[in-house]
Amino acid sequence: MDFPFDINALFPERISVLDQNLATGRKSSGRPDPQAQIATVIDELGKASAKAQKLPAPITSAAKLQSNRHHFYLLKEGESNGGRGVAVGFLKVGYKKLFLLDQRGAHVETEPLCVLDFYITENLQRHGYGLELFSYMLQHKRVEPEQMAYDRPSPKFLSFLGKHFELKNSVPQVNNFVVFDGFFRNKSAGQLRKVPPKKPEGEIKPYSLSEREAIREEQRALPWPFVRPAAPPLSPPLAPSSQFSRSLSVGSSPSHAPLRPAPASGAHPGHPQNSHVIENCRAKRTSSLNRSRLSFH
Ligand SMILES: CC(=O)SCCNC(=O)CCNC(=O)[C@H](O)C(C)(C)COP(=O)(O)OP(=O)(O)OC[C@H]1O[C@@H](n2cnc3c(N)ncnc32)[C@H](O)[C@@H]1OP(=O)(O)O
Repeated sequence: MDFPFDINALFPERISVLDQNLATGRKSSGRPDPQAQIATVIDELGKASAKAQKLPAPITSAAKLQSNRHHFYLLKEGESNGGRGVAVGFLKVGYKKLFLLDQRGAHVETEPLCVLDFYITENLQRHGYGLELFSYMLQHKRVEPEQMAYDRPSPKFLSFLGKHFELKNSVPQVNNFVVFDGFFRNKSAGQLRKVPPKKPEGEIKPYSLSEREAIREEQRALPWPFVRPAAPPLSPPLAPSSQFSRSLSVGSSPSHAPLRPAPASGAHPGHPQNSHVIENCRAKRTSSLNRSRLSFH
């Protein structure tokens, strides 16, 4: 996706990590980040992601990023677009308090890092960019893929997780989040709190909505005459765990440190441990990057 401004000036690193302040962590030559242009990039990518997933509205925007403690990883290709660079895609993660069912069907309260939104521009999909971005995030957050929860993963994303990380067997849940075998392994009692037995009628409250469900709720809440025609039902992910539409997320945590401290956001942190994975992703790419591009003007 290209823009009528210089992506390389906005995002000096190949992968930038943005937080609530929409800051890339690096200020070029003492200037503040040109926030309006950064916001435009986030908004346009968010819209394209929603469109690709057939969501009724974007779940990622600059405004939403500013009001949540999420991390937004942006991948660019610096040489494209006459040297001004293009935005290739993004990955958004954040901690969520979730009530999940373990393998024995017991409710546990947990607060994992969740993948909330993930998008690579259409013409660049299946070239290894998604893996590059995801691998970077894993190193930045120092987390393994099976320790994470996935907010209503799309069929493409499920295929991605199966192919690259052998995440194939999910543990059935009664909400939109998908977790895989291994999620409940190696977790201390502090990380997984058993929820007391349920009293009759939905007592584990308050539940808030997942990002995706929240969008649907926002749309439903519009007063007449602003109510839009009913959106087509979201297609549930193919995982058996996601056949239920109601999320039991208790919302995004207002403030939460990662399980282990992560390096400062912004720059590519040195040479990552599994940099061979990232190198492989790059090697996989073809010249399609320059052939066709989504353009924002
Ligand atoms: C919680 C959430 O965020 S759910 C939303 C996930 N996002 C989307 O569905 C938006 C549209 N899809 C995309 O943006 C991308 O395809 C992503 C982000 C899922 C993956 O990024 P990519 O750069 O395409 O992935 P990468 O090239 O590293 O890996 C390729 C693998 O991903 C999966 N994949 C990617 N595109 C497709 C596709 N069109 N159909 C099926 N599987 C696909 C496959 O497993 C593929 O391997 P294969 O080509 O051997 O079949």
